[in-house]
Amino acid sequence: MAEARQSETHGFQTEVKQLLHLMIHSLYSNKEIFLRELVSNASDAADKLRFQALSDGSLLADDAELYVRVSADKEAGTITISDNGIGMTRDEVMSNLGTIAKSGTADFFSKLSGDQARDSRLIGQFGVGFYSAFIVAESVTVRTRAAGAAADEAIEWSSRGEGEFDLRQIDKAKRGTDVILQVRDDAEEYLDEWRLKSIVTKYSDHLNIPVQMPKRDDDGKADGWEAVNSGQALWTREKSEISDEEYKEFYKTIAHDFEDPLLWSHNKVEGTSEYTSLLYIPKRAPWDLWNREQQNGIKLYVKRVFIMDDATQLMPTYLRFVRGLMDSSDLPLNVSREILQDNKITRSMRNGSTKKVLSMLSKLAKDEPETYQQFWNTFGTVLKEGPAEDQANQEKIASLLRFASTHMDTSEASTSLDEYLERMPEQQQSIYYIVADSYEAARDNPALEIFRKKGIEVLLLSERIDEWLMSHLSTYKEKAFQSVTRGDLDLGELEDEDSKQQQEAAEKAFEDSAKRFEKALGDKVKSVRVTHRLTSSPACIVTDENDMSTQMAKLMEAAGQKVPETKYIFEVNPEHTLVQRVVALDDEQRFSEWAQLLLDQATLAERGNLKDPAQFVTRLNRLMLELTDA
Ligand SMILES: Nc1ncnc2c1ncn2[C@@H]1O[C@H](COP(=O)(O)OP(=O)(O)OP(=O)(O)O)[C@@H](O)[C@H]1O
Repeated sequence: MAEARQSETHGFQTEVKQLLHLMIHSLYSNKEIFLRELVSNASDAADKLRFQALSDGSLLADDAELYVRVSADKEAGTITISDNGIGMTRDEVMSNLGTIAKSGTADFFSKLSGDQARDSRLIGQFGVGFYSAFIVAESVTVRTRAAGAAADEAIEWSSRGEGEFDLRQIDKAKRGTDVILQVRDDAEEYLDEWRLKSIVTKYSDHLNIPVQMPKRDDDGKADGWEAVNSGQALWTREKSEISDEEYKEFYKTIAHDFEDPLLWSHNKVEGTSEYTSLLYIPKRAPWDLWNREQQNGIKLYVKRVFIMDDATQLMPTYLRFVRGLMDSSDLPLNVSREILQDNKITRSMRNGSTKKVLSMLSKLAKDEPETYQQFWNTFGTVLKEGPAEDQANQEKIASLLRFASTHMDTSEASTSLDEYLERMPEQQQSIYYIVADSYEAARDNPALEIFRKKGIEVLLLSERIDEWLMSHLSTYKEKAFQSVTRGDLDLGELEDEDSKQQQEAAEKAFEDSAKRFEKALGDKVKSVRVTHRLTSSPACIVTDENDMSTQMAKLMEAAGQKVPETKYIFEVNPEHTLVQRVVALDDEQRFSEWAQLLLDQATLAERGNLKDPAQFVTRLNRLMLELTDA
């Protein structure tokens, strides 16, 4: 036994070292959050124990009143945060307090720049948790005994936060965890109990557990413990009795965010299923928003007992930025993830919360368009996953989408579909859009020429997800979506009879030339035809209605999938002088060179790249030489 009690030294995972270093240097102006983080960990530990005790009552043993205790010893220079919650085994200590078990952590650290202001914002998004103890402590000792473990199986972890930690087995009389901070000189103010108390009441008043501090008699002597928070779970109180400040502080505690939320909604739902939800939309994106697997938004409670974090079944993936909790009165306390998966009650909670979030956002868009724009700029790309994932709410989600548009001269996506519909002429049947690699590429695509000439608005899409989005949106308020670079362009009633006849005549007159182009270009194109899209460019390429669009093909290629080569339809503008001169060439060889060049140009404008760019350059040089020679 004596041997086992010797302390062993372990190194922190590299990311922990980086996090510790950064935290101490970036969060010095926000020191007090250490207490919020440690008290919230202690409260989580109590929640976990309560939950496990549902199936094994013996875990609570004779210590069933769960609490968190905070005290300071001025002389020793220490602050202690204790709980009688679930505790940790040796293995749990090793992994919880020695590594960061979040996927994508290394990626996160690669984003840090060394600029303190910026990094501290990022660290805030990352969630500092236990390690925030080192903002105020020069060394930290954790003494912990897991529920169900014997008194001599407890573990002591200690570290100066400099790269390593020590571990040894100890005796601990009671279940739970003590976190003891040896406070740094520049953080002595936190040794003051009043100061600690004010922080506890600020952040932890509404936690579902009493947070106790020493009860002082008139001479200042400690005489037992007294709760310093209300201990009533915030969401169980009446809405009218909760101040905005309380909602905001509660958000910061459960979401580990430094900033206030953008908005929230607190609801008691009664009817087929009975539950309370408290849902928040954050101001900023969390660091791992793009990771679709990473969901830690919604906590599930059953009758005020915490059941689990990231209850993915309660919120669709495209709303994974929502934070908060749902407390069900109907689910059984022994509910498991498997039960949640396919359960009428869960489904109804999920439908209800989805509707709630969407209507919160609609209301924000209507009442405070500027704040909504801020939301859209932060989370819009995630919301764009919605129409594919949630067809039942497609129209509602579509109304929340924002796009760049030819109507505005900016890359900011601020046009809603309703605004588009309001502006469009009565005869217009479709909502026109283009998807390209960048805003500029969309804006300058030659296929927009006829739309600009006729003053028809086109939505300009350029995010990676946009092609995926548009492939799932077929109509909005009964108007079909139509890509301006796909299929045969039919402007329907926007075209008058005269110009339709002119087009037919032009097609007829160009028939032979089209065949000549087809012969020259061979299987590089699907077909050649007269364009109705271009006014100032000589040619463009478009995909057939049923073929895969350029952006979709690129998306699939980027995802490593084999994509059949798309053959484009080559559209030529017979009105264009260059085309007229090329058509006038008698020499088939020269005609063919020019035809190739026109096709390559059009391909560049649409795809942004060529299969054989070197050949294009050689050809271009050859033709330029000829021209300068003349
Ligand atoms: N007082 C405690 N009692 C029992 N386990 C604890 C305690 N404090 C921390 N832990 C364990 O250590 C883990 C790591 O804690 P940490 O605060 O770093 O991260 P987290 O709480 O999981 O995440 P975050 O705080 O970023 O949301 C916790 O998930 C928990 O399992």
